[in-house]
Amino acid sequence: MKLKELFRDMNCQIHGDGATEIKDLKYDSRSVRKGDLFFCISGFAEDGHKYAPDAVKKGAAAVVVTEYQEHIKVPQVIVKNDRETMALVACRFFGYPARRMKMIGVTGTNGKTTTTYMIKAVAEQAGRKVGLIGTIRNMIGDRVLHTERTTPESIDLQRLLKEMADEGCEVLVMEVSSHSLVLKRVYGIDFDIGIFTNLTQDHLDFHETWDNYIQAKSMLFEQSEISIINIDDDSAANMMGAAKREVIKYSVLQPIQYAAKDLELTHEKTKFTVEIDGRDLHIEVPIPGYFTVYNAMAAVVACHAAGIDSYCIEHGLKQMKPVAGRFEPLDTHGRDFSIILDYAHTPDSLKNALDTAKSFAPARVVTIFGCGGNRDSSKRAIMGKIAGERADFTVITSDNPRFEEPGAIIAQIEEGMKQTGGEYVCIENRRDAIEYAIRNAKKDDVILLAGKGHEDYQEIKGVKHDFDEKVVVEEILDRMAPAGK
Ligand SMILES: CC(=O)N[C@H]1[C@@H](OP(=O)(O)OP(=O)(O)OC[C@H]2O[C@@H](n3ccc(=O)[nH]c3=O)[C@H](O)[C@@H]2O)O[C@H](CO)[C@@H](O)[C@@H]1O[C@H](C)C(=O)N[C@@H](C)C(=O)N[C@H](CCC(=O)O)C(=O)O
Ligand SMILES: Nc1ncnc2c1ncn2[C@@H]1O[C@H](COP(=O)(O)OP(=O)(O)OP(=O)(O)O)[C@@H](O)[C@H]1O
Ligand SMILES: N[C@H](CCC[C@H](N)C(=O)O)C(=O)O
Ligand SMILES: [Mg+2]
Repeated sequence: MKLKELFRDMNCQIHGDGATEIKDLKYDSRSVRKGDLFFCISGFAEDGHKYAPDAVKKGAAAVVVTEYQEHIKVPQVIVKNDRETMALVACRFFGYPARRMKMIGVTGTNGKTTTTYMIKAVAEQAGRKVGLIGTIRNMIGDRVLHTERTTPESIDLQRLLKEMADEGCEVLVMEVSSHSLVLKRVYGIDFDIGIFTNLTQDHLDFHETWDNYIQAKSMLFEQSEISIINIDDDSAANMMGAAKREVIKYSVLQPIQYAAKDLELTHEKTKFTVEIDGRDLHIEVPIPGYFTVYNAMAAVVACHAAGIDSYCIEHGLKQMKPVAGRFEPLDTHGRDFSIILDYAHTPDSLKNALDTAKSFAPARVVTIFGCGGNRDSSKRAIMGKIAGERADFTVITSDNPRFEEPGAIIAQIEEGMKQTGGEYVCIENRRDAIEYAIRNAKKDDVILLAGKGHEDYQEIKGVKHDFDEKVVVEEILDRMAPAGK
């Protein structure tokens, strides 16, 4: 595509030959190839303009800048908003792939991944081919694609959407993180359906204030035809206020049109009924927890709004597989205690996961958790307090310390724990912490491994070390005497 076609009708100035042919789009100089258009992004850590000469050396055919660059000899496009323009150009370059699919975006602090998997299961039950984009992996039908981000950068996202649409995906369900909304990764996409799960504390390192965080999440509804909102959440009004067009509300607590009733929660599944078009749907999902009612309600209402019939909604949810690392029971090979692998890494999700474990645990609930480094540090003491108040015993350990000292993170968690009188021990090495909990497990204990869920690594000082909690647990159990010995 020619440079001038890519930027047609956009607020920009093209310096140089507008007929320059563009082969591909790039935002990172390290991956530039001959014929690419390189976007210079002013980031938090780096200024992409610094890398323009390098990109040109590698063959960039043109660059996009916010200020004219004196020594650059290829055509330059001067724009006002770098990330917004990059997203719009990416939509155009890849041929607006989102327009070819039913686009469903899910935002909220907790429950995004789980809700997307529920929607995928239902849509597949209805015979639709589904593309899924999110934290654990991206998927085209059953085909798994690796991902590094919950919501990819705009160019990567549009490339992926094109691949999905080309492969025949009819429904696209994706997590839309608050980072992605602020950083315009999904800018230019018209979502058919936007879903709001909930809003509780997280990511204040990035958003700085609670108001900014609310504002970020609400952006999804400015670009959604139908906004599906959990009105039991305190921030629901903000989301509805931003809604572009139709709002559909759901609730578990209030008697509105789409409300869950007759809840039955067991250690294996969640059941409830919800009236759709005058008929009670009997929903059953193989994931435990009160919060699962909310995720399933979001999925039910979204699938109904997407035109999927009640039979497929019921059956799709009933036969879905548990989501990796989301309240996932691990095999203890006949031992008399149980282990649950969970991704709770926020105060609210830890509270929910512990309450759920306690609601069916015949004996103690023992939790093992830490907090990620270079992320919201104000949640650490709160999570310590939550564990101290709810768990019968806690092993405070390390999560992904990234560039922070794990000991310092643990000390911040301990501050909250100390306010409660809860019993705990600190073991920095996560493998040792898990081993400690397992070796000291008593009959009927429920051990909740929180925070890392599906992750198969531990990130320490920029290096991702192999650390798959399922494998770690297997290794520990292997070294122990078998059940009954
Ligand atoms: C806070 C945040 O999201 N930052 C993202 C942002 O980084 P940034 O603006 O600081 O970029 P930068 O490092 O300053 O670089 C500026 C520009 O120079 C370019 N560059 C840099 C170096 C070089 O040699 N050449 C070059 O061209 C970079 O590619 C970039 O375009 O833009 C980068 C390029 O797209 C992202 O990689 C980066 O994600 C970072 C690594 C990250 O960790 N993000 C996390 C927090 C995140 O997005 N998480 C959410 C999940 C949240 C949830 O699930 O709740 C997600 O959606 O994944
Ligand atoms: N609706 C919910 N409300 C509160 N907690 C939840 C909810 N759904 C799931 N959880 C808890 O949060 C954890 C993470 O769930 P999930 O991965 O679905 O959320 P997410 O929003 O995708 O998280 P992330 O922002 O990390 O991608 C689960 O393991 C569970 O402990
Ligand atoms: N999407 C979340 C993942 C956190 C997972 C947890 N294990 C951690 O590293 O803090 C984030 O980027 O904040
Ligand atoms: Mg997620």
